[in-house]
Amino acid sequence: MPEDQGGHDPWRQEAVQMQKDDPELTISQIAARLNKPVKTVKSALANARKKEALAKSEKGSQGYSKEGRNDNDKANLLPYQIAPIPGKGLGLVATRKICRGELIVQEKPVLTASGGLVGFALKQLQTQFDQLSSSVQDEIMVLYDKHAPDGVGKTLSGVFSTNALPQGVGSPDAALCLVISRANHSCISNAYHGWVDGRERLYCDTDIESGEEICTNYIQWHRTTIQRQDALQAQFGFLCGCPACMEEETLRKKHDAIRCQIGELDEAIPELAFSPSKAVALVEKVLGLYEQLGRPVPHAAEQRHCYDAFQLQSGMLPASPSRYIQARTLPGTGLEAVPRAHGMKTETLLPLWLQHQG
Ligand SMILES: C[S@@+](CC[C@H](N)C(=O)[O-])C[C@H]1O[C@@H](n2cnc3c(N)ncnc32)[C@H](O)[C@@H]1O
Repeated sequence: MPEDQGGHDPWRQEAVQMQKDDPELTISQIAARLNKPVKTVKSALANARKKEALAKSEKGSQGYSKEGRNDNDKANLLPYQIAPIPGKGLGLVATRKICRGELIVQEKPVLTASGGLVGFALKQLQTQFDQLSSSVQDEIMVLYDKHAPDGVGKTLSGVFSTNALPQGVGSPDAALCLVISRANHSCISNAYHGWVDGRERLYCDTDIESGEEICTNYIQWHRTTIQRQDALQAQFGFLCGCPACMEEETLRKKHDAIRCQIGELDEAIPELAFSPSKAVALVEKVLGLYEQLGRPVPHAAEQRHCYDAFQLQSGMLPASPSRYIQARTLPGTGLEAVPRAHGMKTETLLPLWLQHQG
C-alpha cells in the first residue's frame, strides 16, 4: 500500500493528534516533527479528515440525537459535525453548546483563486486542483454544486462558485474550505466568517445549543425579507425558510424596517469620522436597534460597532475611509475585551482603549 493511501502506522494518528492539539501547526511543521515527507503527511491528514467527515455524516443519517452527549465525550469532540439537514442537503450541527465569540473551526483553504467568486480564473483553479492528491480532489468534488442540484454533471467551477468565500470582507480573492463549505444559510445566522493569516475561520455569533444547526449569512443582512429571498434564489437557487423569513407578517415588516435602518446607520457611521460624538450616538442607536430584534446583539456586529466607537472617540482613525471600513470588519480586534456595560462616553472609553493598547 502506498504510504499516503491509508494504513495504520502510529505516526498517522500522531499527526492527526498534533493538528488537533495545535490547529496553528502547519503541515510542514508536523512533517518535520515526524520526520516524514510533507506530501505524505498532507495526504494522511486529508484522508483522516475525510474518514472523520464520512463517519460523522453516517452517524447523522442514522438518526442524529439533539440531546447532545455526555461530559466524557465532550472533551474529545469537535464542536460541530457534518450531518444531513432536512431540505438543505448536508450542514453543520453543534455537538455541544458553543458560546458567543468562540472559534468553531479554522481551516486552510484547499483551493484559492484571484478575481472574486464570479470572475475567478478557471485555469488557475484547475492547475491547483490537478496538483492535489486524489483524496483531496474527491473531497472537493463531493461538495455541493448549485448548477447540478442532483449531483449529476458537477464541475470544478460549479463547486467553487457555490462554496468559495472571499478572503476577508471585500477581498477580490476567494478560498474554498472543506468543512466551512457545509455551513447553510439563515437570515438569523448564529455564526460568521473571518479570514486570518491565510485561514478561513468560523466564529459563533450568538450562543448555539448542542444539536442546533450552525448557519452563516450568505447575503447582505440589511435587506427586507423579499429582497433577501430574491437574492438567495438568484445566487444559490433555494427559497429560504429560516425563522426570520417565516415570521408572521406584522412582525416581519417591523423587523425588515429595523434591518434597513441598521444598514443605513452602519453606512453613515464611517462618514461621521470627524464628528465623533455624533458617530458614537449612532453606534449606540444601532446597538439599541439590534436589541429591538428580540435577540442578543450578534458578536460580529457588536465587535464592529465597538471598534467604531473606540476609533472615533480615541481619534485613532486609520488613514483612509476604505482602510477604516476594512479594519472594522477584522475579527479578533480584541475589543470584545471591553464590555459594553462601560458605556460609550469618552472619559470611560479612552482609558480602556489605552489599557487595551498595552
Ligand atoms: C455552500 S452550500 C452549503 C452546504 C450544502 N447544503 C451541502 O450539502 O454541501 C450552499 C447550498 O446549500 C443549500 N442551502 C444553504 N442554505 C440553505 C437553506 N437555508 N435552505 C435550503 N437550502 C440551503 C443550497 O442548495 C445552497 O446552494
